Amino acid sequence: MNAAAAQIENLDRSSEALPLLSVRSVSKAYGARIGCTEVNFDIWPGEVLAIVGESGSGKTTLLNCISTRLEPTSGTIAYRMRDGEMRDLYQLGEAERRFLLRTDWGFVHQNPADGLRMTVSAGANVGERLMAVGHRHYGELRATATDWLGRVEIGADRIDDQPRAFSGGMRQRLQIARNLVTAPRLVFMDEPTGGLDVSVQARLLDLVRGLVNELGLSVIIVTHDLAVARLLSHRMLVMKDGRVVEHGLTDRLLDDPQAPYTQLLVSSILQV
Ligand SMILES: Nc1ncnc2c1ncn2[C@@H]1O[C@H](COP(=O)(O)OP(=O)(O)OP(=O)(O)O)[C@@H](O)[C@H]1O
Repeated sequence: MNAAAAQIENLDRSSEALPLLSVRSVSKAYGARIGCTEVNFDIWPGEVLAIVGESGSGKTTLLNCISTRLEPTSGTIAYRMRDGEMRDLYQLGEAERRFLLRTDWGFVHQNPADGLRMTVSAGANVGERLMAVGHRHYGELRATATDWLGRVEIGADRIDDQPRAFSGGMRQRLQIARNLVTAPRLVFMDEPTGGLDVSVQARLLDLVRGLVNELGLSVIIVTHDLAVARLLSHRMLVMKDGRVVEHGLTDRLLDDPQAPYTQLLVSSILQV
């Protein structure tokens, strides 16, 4: 092998040449019903992927399979661990999986109550995640929590309030702070602006976009809202009846949809 070929081979084997997550032929059946079928995609560091489709198209099923909440019926999902090794997520031991959930991943739920502890203070909701990754110093925990509350536009005077005293938009911003404070490498978001007023949604989307860019996060976001996908994502997967009907760069896909179903989706929002 000549030097150039050796160099290319080394490059290919380096962790930079590997995706962060690799999904191959993933299917999930609920008895005779299809949840999702034969899904394939990779996600790269710093990339935002939107999974879009109408209700019942399989978005949540796919997100749950990828985030190890729901074991697929078939297929593999490999994740690049911090040491660079690609590992099959469903072959990890329970301790390794919990470590990922605690340190490497974030999960922003549609309903903030599912991702927050509603009866402890806002500061503790953020500080708790830091403690889970080994931070112990009270003053530092409080300072970092205050800083993060500020980043999601929650005043320092609300640090000791419980999230149940917050509005829906504030709760969602707190959930985002709780998830991002540990600098995860991959964040899953399930309809993060669903259930919020349109004006609150717009502000939240702006905030999420800013943080995602600043932190260089990889994000997989499920949404039925093409406007959310357009604003946040680099690439889109369009699902229908459990299948991916189109997959491509967001701008290209929205400007020039190829699949009849995507054309229908795009034309329906343009008419609004
Ligand atoms: N626990 C379950 N048992 C049986 N069928 C299920 C279950 N969860 C989902 N399904 C079915 O799998 C298919 C995909 O559902 P899924 O919830 O993944 O869709 P979705 O695109 O996330 O919908 P929505 O936007 O309404 O949340 C649907 O036909 C649904 O009825």
